[in-house]
Amino acid sequence: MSTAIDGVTVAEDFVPVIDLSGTDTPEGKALAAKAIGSACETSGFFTVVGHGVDEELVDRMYESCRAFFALPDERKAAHGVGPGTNGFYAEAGCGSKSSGIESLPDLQEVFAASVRDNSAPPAGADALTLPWEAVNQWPAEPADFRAVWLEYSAAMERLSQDLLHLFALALGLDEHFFDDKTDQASSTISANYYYPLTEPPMAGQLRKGPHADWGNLTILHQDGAGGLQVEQQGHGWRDVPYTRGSFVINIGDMMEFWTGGRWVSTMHRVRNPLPGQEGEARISIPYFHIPNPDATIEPILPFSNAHTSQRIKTASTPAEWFGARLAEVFS
Ligand SMILES: O=C(O)CCC(=O)C(=O)O
Ligand SMILES: [Fe+2]
Repeated sequence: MSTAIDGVTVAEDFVPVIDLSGTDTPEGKALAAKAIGSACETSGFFTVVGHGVDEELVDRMYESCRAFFALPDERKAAHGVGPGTNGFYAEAGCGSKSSGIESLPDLQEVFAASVRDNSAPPAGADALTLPWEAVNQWPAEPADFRAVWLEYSAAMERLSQDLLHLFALALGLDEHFFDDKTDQASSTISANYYYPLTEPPMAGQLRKGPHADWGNLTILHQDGAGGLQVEQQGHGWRDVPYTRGSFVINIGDMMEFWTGGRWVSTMHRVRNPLPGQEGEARISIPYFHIPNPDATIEPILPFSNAHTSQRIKTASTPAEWFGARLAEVFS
């Protein structure tokens, strides 16, 4: 089934809602794993409810992001990304570039941090410094920003482990297959701020250009404004439905490769607001799960021809993988 809103179709059938609340029993786990496996083979996207993440924590995370993005530009820029740092940036366009697509700058601002929260950058840090080795440029205001981000990051680490247990079951592996490959937190969290549009965008310019995520899996919280779209063969771009209190999960390029191409890392983007809604801002908060930097990532399943991706070039470790992607983006 799909519904249309002003020419935009919503992909209810392509992005299923999966309830994790019954996964404390082996039967419940098996059911959820089956649903996850089937979604990952077709769309690479699904929505989870019953995930156990405290809604009040999500609300505080949004409040801290809203307060930061409301600061004057120069105060935000003071926490800008630089050599060896994670922090604020505006109008990146990097997502598309990493997928080999040249595009106009995204209509957004971003604050990104590594869950490792290193106290200093490595010696010789530059633009190619890996995100988990970089130091976070925490803003001084709002005062609880760093504390809330770290609390949220712990909740995402826990949920990612629950999901990886279900992923392993869905792939017919031991439930703990991913544990020793993902026990050194290396993930990143971003807040995407899509500001109100005060003038019409340039032709082809989007809130976020088409791209696939680089890492293992992404756990995204979106607010009710909507606009996240997935590309579905034969259907074009379709809106990911918004379900209150849910997270949208998608597979990144690394997991596509890890599963021998059986699971798909799907192109997605954020469309511009519909007519009459240009004044509405939107915030989304993706957590990009990255395995241990030195974990060997090689296809668990025989490589399937069905989804052989141009984006996936070679087996490697996350450190090599991200190094190569950063080099492409900054070339
Ligand atoms: O804002 C969204 O809904 C999607 C964001 C996204 O795809 C990303 O940050 O990689
Ligand atoms: Fe993305």
